[in-house]
Amino acid sequence: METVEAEEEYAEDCPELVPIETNNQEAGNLDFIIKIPVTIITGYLGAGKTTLLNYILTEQHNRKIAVILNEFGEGSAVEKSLSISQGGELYEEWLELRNGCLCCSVKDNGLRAIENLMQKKGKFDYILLETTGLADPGAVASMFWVDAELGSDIYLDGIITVVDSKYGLKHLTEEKPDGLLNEATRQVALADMILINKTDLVSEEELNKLRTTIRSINGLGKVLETQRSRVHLSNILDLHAYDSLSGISLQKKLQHVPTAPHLDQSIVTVTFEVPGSAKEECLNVFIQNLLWEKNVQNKDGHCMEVIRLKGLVSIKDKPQQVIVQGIHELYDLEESLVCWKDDAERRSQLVFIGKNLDKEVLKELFLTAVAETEEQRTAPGKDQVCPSH
Ligand SMILES: Nc1nc2c(ncn2[C@@H]2O[C@H](COP(=O)(O)OP(=O)(O)OP(=O)(O)O)[C@@H](O)[C@H]2O)c(=O)[nH]1
Ligand SMILES: [Zn+2]
Repeated sequence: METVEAEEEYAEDCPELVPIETNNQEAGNLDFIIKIPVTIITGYLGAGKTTLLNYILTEQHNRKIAVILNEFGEGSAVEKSLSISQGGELYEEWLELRNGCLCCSVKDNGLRAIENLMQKKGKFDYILLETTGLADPGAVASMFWVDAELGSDIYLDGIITVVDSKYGLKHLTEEKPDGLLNEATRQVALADMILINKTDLVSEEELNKLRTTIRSINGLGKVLETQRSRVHLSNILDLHAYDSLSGISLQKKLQHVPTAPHLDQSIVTVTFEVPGSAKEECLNVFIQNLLWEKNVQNKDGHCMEVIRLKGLVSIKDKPQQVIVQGIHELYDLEESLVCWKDDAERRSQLVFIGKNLDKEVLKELFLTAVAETEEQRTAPGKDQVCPSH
């Protein structure tokens, strides 16, 4: 009952993601956090997802974590819940672990189930969702993201992708018929954190190859190497990969997006930075053409397919830096807490992860269609700093 009332209240007060004015370290201790983070754990079959969950559930973390196994019709529910509960009894709906964690299996609509659960079980502080090895994490992520916009009590914190050192490269380079993206690549492309697991099984040389391939697919996410999925929890929880709290860290991150060597990879990361401000309507059209219309072509005449988009942009007449987030067909422009210091310094940087992407084409399109300088300048030049007016 309490939860229901709270939910209604919040729905009224703050229908959007709530910017939390603190840094990551502090975030866990303060009780003004009204929304519960959801971290999606994905990765190809056998990569080490369940091992990671087991590890998290048995670590001392002083949090009440709910683990949700997103089975979507796979037959291994019992097996999984058993491994999660450390050989405990057969679960009915929920397992409560000794350290206060919860574990359940969601078969149908994950989101409604979680909300029901919160009503029944009261508060917990964190939700981990393991998808099946073949799931498209983008679809799951979109679901949470949309719901957060609608005033839900939960928000998407980030996507963790576990990669098997031994078979990862094989999975990532596997060709699918009809030009479809293979699942393993999609999972890596969408990750905010990539764990290269089972490093004990490969040589340094094999590991290097895998690392390079992963980097060329996703230049934005962090990469860590693990054995038995052991990783400090601060690396995977509270990433705030989808909200405005990530404003400052995003700026740093964007500066370090590597220009990956061009491998013959179906999915790549491209990034560009341009000075000046964007016109908001034009920026919307630019993004919608990419994500919705999918009518932007590369030099070979192939349509670009963006599956993840992130950026820090300057929008005309807005004092704050604006964060652009996109996943599949959803995107969002959100003002960060950071203001532009000086109009002369205004610039926009965008990162795209997807297929058939061409940096030069994207940049050119952005400059001609979105940058505010377009109308006032006769010739586009290097000094495209917009005088504010
Ligand atoms: N050698 C080695 N084995 C590992 C490591 N991490 C996990 N494993 C083993 O790999 C197997 C698969 O691990 P899981 O955690 O079940 O993988 P998963 O991604 O949850 O698998 P599915 O749910 O079937 O997709 C298990 O037998 C683990 O014990 C590691 O770092 N090194
Ligand atoms: Zn598993």
